[in-house]
Amino acid sequence: MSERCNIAAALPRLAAEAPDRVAMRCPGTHGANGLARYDVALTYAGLDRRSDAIAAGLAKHGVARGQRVVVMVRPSPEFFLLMFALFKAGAVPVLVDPGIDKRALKQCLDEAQPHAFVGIPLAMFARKLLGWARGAKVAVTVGRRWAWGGPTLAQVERDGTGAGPQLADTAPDEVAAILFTSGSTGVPKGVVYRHRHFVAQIDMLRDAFGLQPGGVDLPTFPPFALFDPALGLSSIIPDMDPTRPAKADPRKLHDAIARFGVDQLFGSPALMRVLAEYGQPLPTLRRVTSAGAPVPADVVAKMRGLLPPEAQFWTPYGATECLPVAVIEARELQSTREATEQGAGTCVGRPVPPNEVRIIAITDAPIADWSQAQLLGAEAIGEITVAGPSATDEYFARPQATALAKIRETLPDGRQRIVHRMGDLGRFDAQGRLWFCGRKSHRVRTPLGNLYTEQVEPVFNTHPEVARTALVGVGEGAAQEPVLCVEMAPHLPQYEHERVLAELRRMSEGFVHTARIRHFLVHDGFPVDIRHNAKIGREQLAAWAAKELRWRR
Ligand SMILES: Nc1ncnc2c1ncn2[C@@H]1O[C@H](COP(=O)(O)OP(=O)(O)OP(=O)(O)O)[C@@H](O)[C@H]1O
Repeated sequence: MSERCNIAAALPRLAAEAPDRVAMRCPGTHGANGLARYDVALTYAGLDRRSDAIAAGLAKHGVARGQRVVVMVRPSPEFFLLMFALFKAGAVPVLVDPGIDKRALKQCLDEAQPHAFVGIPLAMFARKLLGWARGAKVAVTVGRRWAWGGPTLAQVERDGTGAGPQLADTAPDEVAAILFTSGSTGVPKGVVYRHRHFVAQIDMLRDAFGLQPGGVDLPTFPPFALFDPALGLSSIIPDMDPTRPAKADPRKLHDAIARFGVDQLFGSPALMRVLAEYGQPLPTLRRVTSAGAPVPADVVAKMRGLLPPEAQFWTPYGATECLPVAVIEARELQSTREATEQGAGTCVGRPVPPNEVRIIAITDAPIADWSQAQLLGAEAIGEITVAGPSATDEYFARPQATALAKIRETLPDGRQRIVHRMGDLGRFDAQGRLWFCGRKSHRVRTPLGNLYTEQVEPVFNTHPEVARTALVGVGEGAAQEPVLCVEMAPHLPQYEHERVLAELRRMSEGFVHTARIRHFLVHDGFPVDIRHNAKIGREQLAAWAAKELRWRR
């Protein structure tokens, strides 16, 4: 019998094949040397059996198929158990990044209109205090319950024990989860994942990266850990705050990698920088994947030097709405560095099969039907669109955002599909590789044409005394003035700033597009997103730059 369209369907099979294989290992208690003992583990047999019990227990406590359940639980056995129990039950987990702005968080939680709320005591307490998701009828505490009602997850599990295997007969189109974006360009949006999206994503990741059951993964970015059980991998949950990757202790990461023979690592560019700067070899790793934002070229070069020669370092391109879109391996990425530093954009590689990636003319308006989109050829910069099995088709309760990001397309055989607009700009080169040029909302519209952040900033970022730069537009409509905000290297004395700015001005003369920048402003420290510490808050910077320019005039 073919497996159901549900990523939890792999669990009973894997539990039968390799019952004692570790599905997840967590830091647990700490030894005198400050290192985690990793004494908390969950096997595949345990994950399958206990998630069955929790699924059955949740049904007894009034959580049914199709109902939304907010999950605010840290990476732990409970998180895996709960998520797979919800998938088995056909209930719909809602995940919001706990690191986001508190007001945005409340808005997301209210907007999701959940039927149930499952959280660690801190989340339950915050819910009471801040009135999150007031309408939720069921509240389950993961850990010790205090003054709020409802059962604990342990009670739910006990109440469902003995009920036998659980697996809802979910249809491919049924909603599987709602995952909120990190909101770097506004309030986060809830992306509706259907079961077929997850199933396709697993297949695409397995094929793109050659993942084999039995591998040992160190997923430093929590939602991605969830793919591991569906792929038959063992997850080692690192001893770090997943919302602060730049603050991770490299000694602890190395300890976990060496102890468990980790062969695969997943992390944000901020975490890669931590390992790259620590500079110790990583001999067991065979595959490193870094996603979410561009990985700086110096980090790629340093990481490659620390990995065994046969290891691969992948940087996938994608978004919460559609992942993976394209991938590139570090060797090829390094060969494109020069072009990037001359203003070509960042190469993000070739589309992952079976994605169909097409570039369309830039517009901020909705496009209802593909026949209204203007398809562009190689080398032309436009908005990146994706049609494929992991491209999601709507945002939860946000018809306007959905209209701006989705296009209906009728294929020659009469079938219809939804094309996702990435909100990113890019182009294809003659070899069929995709180049990322920046976000659509961050383009600077000048009377002489557009300027694109990823074609401008890498040119100036090569200056050794510059930490990073951000291009923003000041002014309205198509009459914006481009301004380059500059964050100087941390220890550069202030009296050197004018000299560096003069050098940047001279550098700008080197290329036609950068020569159009007249304003260069020093900024103390850019606002960045909390998840990756990498995405620059250009909206905020633009407002700051406008004020600075007014003041100077
Ligand atoms: N390899 C990559 N290189 C460059 N940029 C990338 C890469 N991978 C992802 N990105 C950027 O990250 C974006 C996706 O991020 P994510 O889905 O976390 O939401 P967000 O964009 O931060 O939030 P929101 O959509 O709410 O503003 C992509 O659209 C792209 O701009």
